[in-house]
Amino acid sequence: MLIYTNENNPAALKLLIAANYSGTNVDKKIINVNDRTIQEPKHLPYLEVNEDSVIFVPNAAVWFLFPHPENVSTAVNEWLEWESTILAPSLAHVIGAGSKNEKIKSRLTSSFKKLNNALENKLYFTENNLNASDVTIWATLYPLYKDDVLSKEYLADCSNLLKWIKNVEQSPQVKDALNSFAISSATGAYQALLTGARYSLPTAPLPENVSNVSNQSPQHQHEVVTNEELQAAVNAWSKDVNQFPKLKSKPKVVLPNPSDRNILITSALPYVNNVPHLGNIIGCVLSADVFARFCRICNYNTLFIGGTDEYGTATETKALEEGLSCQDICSKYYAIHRDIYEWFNISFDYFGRSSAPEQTELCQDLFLQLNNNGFMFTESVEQLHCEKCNRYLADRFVEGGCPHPGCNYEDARGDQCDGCGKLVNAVELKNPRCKICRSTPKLKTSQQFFIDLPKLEPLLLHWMKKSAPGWSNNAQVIGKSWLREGLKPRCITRDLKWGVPVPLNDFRDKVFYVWFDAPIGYMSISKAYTEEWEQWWRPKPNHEITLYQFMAKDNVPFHAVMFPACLLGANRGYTTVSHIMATEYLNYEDGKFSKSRGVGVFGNDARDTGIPSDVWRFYLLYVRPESQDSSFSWADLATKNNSELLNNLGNFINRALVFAKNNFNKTIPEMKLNKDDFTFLVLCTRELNSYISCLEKAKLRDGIRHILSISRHGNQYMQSNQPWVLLKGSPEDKIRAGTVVGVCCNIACLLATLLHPYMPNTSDILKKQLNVTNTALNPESIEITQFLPPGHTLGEPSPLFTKLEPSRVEELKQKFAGKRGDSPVKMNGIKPMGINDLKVLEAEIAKQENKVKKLKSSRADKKLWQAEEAILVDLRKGLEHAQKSCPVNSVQEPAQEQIKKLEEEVSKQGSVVRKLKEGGANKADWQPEVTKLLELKSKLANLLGTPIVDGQKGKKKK
Ligand SMILES: Nc1ncnc2c1ncn2[C@@H]1O[C@H](COP(=O)(O)OP(=O)(O)OP(=O)(O)O)[C@@H](O)[C@H]1O
Ligand SMILES: N[C@@H](CCS)C(=O)O
Repeated sequence: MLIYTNENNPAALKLLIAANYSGTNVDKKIINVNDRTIQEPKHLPYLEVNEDSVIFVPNAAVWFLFPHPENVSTAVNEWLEWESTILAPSLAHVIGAGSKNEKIKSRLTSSFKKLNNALENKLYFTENNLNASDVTIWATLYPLYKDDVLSKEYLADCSNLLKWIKNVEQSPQVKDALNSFAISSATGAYQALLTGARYSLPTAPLPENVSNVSNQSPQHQHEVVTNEELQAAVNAWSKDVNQFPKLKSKPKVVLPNPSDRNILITSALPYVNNVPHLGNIIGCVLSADVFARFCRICNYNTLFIGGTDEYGTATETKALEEGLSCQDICSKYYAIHRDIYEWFNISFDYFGRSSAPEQTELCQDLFLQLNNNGFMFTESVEQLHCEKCNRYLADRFVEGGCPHPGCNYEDARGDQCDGCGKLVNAVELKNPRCKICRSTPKLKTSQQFFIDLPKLEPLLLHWMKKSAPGWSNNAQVIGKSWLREGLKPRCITRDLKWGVPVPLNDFRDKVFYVWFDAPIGYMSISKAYTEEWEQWWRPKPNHEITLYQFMAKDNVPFHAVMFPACLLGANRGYTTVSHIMATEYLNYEDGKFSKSRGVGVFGNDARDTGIPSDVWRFYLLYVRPESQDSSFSWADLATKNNSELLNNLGNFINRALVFAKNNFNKTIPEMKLNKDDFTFLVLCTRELNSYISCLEKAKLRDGIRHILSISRHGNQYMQSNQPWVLLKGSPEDKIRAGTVVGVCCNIACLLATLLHPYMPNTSDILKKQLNVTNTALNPESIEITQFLPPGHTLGEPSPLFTKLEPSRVEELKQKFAGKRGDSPVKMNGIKPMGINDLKVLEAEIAKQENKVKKLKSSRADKKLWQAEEAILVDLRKGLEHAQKSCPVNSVQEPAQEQIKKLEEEVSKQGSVVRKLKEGGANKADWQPEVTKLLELKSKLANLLGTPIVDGQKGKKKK
């Protein structure tokens, strides 16, 4: 028997496996799908049983080959039919053809669920033995399973299915089939399914003016492009590049324009309670930045606002831990945040602070307006009060047992339990304790303001119906679930000192709750940016503003419900959000990042690795937790850098530019394109189309994959045309070589533009190598023209990326294993300053001094350098303060000696404990020694200002 198939086709794999199970001897013949000399092409694959008999439906061939086909049960037949009519076509269309059809996509997702459920407590689909249904489904899923990215995307929640796939993979019949028939990539495999099915169809005639000469690569032979696509590529290529829109230059102050698409973008304002971690960065600032950069290269009129959230108990807790005033903490961390975002190249138009005077003004104003409109009321509230500290204990100042049934976590915070993840009402904590002095607080009552959300609900409901369709899926789900459950009044004031004061008599000693004031920060930061801020936030009737807000899922309720409710209740025509773009969580290896608990890689760590910020940006966006939580992994970072950036993207660009330099004197040669070249341009145009449609929807993770697909096509195009061989040939061959190189340089130029949102430094470097400056995108007309016409002189090429050596990555992994960042050392809940903190402050001061000096000497606007100078003054005050509170400075002995002595004591005590335990001593004997050891460690950590790791490197403590 003989199997006829095209390469890479998983349907052929199932025939081979089935043949192995039946012990039938089959040969295979690979058909070149471009070969039209075959008289009667049939769908591929098919099974030739003998000269007279051909089975041309693959599942029928499996059925035929499998032992005892006559005994096949109805259940097996049903699976065979379902696989051929639902599963395989969906995979071919979604992954092979890149279909965006939501119906087919959701059919695919539910197919995986169906398969997973069918395998609950079962080894195989229908019987106790592997049979035809297992083989057909397995072969079809195999390419998806083998692709790391797709497998994570589609099969992550299908544990039964994954187990089954691995199990079947082990069978000798399957292994043998895989050895004899290679499946190279998932996309290629599902494209091969499509091409195989279309093989018998007649081909489309060529556009008139295109030569039919073809050198198509095997990969491109699988691609089916239509005549219309080819014609469009021909037309686009011949357009005058000067007709293309140029990038508009940025005005000094960006204000809305009636004739423009006005895009206002905000990134959530991270608290200033630690250095931002990679989760914060991808969750808000980096995502917003990519979108802002994309909007700018499309010439949309874009304003991007960000800043730090400085009020609230997160700041107060940190101030207590570090022995600084809240103001000093804010200045210190504002500068740290700002520097990290600068390093990550976040292109804020303005990066402000929520403790600025504009915040007090706008926050009080909005509150008074809501109060006047009847949406506020007061009520007495029970709160925990610590007599020893003489303060009410808000949220994070109290800890205790989790009140939720079934959760016995003993260190739940006053706002949330990290044991079960549920929200907590501080007064319901079991055995509450003050985080500052550990004493037991008492319940006391005081009057507070509440926002009447039930009264605002109809307004909000009406608004949400219009606005929510533009939100990310998780934002819609969270927003709607809040409304479904019915809104309850929310207390918006607190008995604290650090915050915006309530502007009414009898309440002046209270401040607003941080989540009432935080989103107002977007407006107050805009106000700090320009006095004309209301043009963005209370637009004139002819100015349409579209507001995009970026954040992670935990921030959604406040942006989908609380903030819009306040803006609607104020009834002043404020801009409300049209697009809430919320991510899920990025986890660190296997746990959640946390600033306050210091789990994960932090912005400064990333900088210190020496890996360029663009590579960090690339990787974070590649694993952006768009539809489910995802993980940062060191090994994966290296793999993606080496495979996608270095071997794929960098390789394509560098090959093209070096070739142009060495053989065409850095000049774009004459280009005479044939069908093959236009087919390549069609494939790139498709990716460009998908890139733009992804970025318009802020689907940033998918967007980057389209860039990589372009360079992948580019590598295949280069490889199959082999210009290095052509150069040695006839004069026509040399022209052909020039054409291929010229087309590749043009695609490199397109890539320089598409890379800008994701990797701005790389994009700039590449533009320099291409000797181009002004590149814009035109979403209205998506096509590829000659950006670099013949005669254009290129710059000097050099490699864009370098390899990340596995040994270096392993080093980094070890270094950051179980890193707990600047998490507080818990000494009765308070962390005094250590010398490391002093060093951080000193470094920040030096940087800030430099900044102020530069600003002054550049004759920058007075307002600008004065603001920076104020930060410098705060930082210096903070240092003075800190030096007093640092234990190192309050002891006679020189710090280093004291540290050394303590280290020795820790080591000695460690061996006492070890010996006792190893010697089988009773717990009662070794426990006091362990306590002693912990005390010593805590003293040492205290002195160093670093966290205690409890000797459990690599483990995160929750
Ligand atoms: N792991 C994460 N992945 C993605 N986004 C995150 C992650 N953690 C926080 N964010 C987002 O970063 C922004 C700042 O969050 P925040 O300052 O509360 O950090 P945090 O680590 O959650 O702090 P904490 O642990 O102290 O509560 C918010 O938009 C939040 O939704
Ligand atoms: N400070 C908040 C966001 C306010 S917009 C947070 O970090 O979660």
